[in-house]
Amino acid sequence: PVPLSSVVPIPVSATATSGVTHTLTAATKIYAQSGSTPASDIGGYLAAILRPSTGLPLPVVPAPNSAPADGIALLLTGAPAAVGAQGYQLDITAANVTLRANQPAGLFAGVQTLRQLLPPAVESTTVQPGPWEIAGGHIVDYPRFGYRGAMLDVARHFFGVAAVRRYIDQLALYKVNYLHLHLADDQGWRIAINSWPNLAVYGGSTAVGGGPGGYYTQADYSGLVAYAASRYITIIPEIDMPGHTNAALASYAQLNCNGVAPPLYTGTNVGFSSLCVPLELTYTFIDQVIGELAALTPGPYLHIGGDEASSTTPADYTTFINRVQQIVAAHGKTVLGWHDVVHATPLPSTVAQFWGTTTTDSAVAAAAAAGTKVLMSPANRTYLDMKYRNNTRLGQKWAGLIDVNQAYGWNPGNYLGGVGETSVLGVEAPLWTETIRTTADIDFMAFPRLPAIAELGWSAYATHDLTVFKTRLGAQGPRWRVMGINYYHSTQVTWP
Ligand SMILES: CC1=[NH+][C@H]2[C@@H](O1)O[C@H](CO)[C@@H](O)[C@@H]2O
Repeated sequence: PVPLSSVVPIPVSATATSGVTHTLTAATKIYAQSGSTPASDIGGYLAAILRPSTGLPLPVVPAPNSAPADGIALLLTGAPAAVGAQGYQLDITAANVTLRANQPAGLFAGVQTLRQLLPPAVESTTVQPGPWEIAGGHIVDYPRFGYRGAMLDVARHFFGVAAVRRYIDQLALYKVNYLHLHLADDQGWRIAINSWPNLAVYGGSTAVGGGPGGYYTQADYSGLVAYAASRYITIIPEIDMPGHTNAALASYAQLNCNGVAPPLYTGTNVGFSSLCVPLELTYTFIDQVIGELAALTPGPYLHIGGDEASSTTPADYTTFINRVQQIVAAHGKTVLGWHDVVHATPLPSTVAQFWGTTTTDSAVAAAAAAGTKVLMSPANRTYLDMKYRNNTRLGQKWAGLIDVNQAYGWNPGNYLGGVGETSVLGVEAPLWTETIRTTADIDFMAFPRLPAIAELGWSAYATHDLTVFKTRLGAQGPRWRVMGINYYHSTQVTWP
């Protein structure tokens, strides 16, 4: 069986019981906390993974009041308070597998660990020979940071619902719990807004390189929100502004200070566009866009971008960001922005997403000292669009080359001067898509680096060990092959 120590992210504590193995059989039942629809749904999710590969019936049934003596139990009772809302306790004996959590999200996280303790063949969609053995042991696990995210830029190149669902399923395996969708930029507007229909229809009609573009209907977007939620992932929509707005400005001439709509843009330059700050219509536009988006987004965050506003004067930038934060708050959402927003006046609840390549930033440090939370996305550590090596076909290298050592070899809790553990909300790995066009491209750039960022977000820093991590990461390779994930065989990792 797969050793307890192989899991990514590595659990806070895992003690193997030598000589003990639990084997799934035709008699195995999945017991879900009685009376809990989420627990039952998670049981169904687990069964949907295990049934095709094991060929076992694995019925999902309500758990009896006392812990079941056999099978796999998913319980919302008896978990230690220390595991919090996202953690779990997993006990594996010869007789049964008992997963306990305080909240359904914890059960879902524990199911990912359980999944990884089964042979990689368990990920197959066709029946594989067993035996289906799980190493005996005791795991108590919970995340270091509450926010462990990934960002997908669907503006430079558009990715349809199927591609995003696929990425969501991959993120779930590594306990990522936020997916930030970069929905609008110079090259494309990707979400239908009923009060401004041209944004998607015209502003979403192309992409980098002049391709056909595309956009999500509001039903598509709501479907993604629901699918992500079923994997305990919260969607965060981003409308980047005031810069990165050519698609919107091209869609409505009246949004432009000069009343003239620029042409659609299919290149990859940045910093040339700006919403018209002095124009009152701009804020009507933003209020209506944010209003529709907020109504479709159950999650707490709405990302307003704020990066690279080179065509907006500093004074206008401050005026704009300060006003837009109020609009977002009026719609009941908490503002997330690229860390440039600290040059305006961040609301106390506004989160600054650090994307710099330095380990010092005095403005961000000052904001943190004043209480601003920071989401760590240093571009030279977490940007999945960076090339692995100079000869990597895909990606860019403005922030430097990032292979596994670089992606894993840092501590989010003390990376940025003046931004200590209590100021760090968590980590996020952005994948910008100027050069990324297919799911195979997403796979190649996200794997194996995304699991490194996911581990930095979940695991205690006391467990941080590059050599041990790379052994565990390598052991994920056979699983990715079974899952059809087109991963980069980093030369820094030994791949079994
Ligand atoms: C926050 C941020 N703004 C820029 C920067 O990151 O680099 C990305 C490419 O790596 C680019 O796509 C993006 O528009």
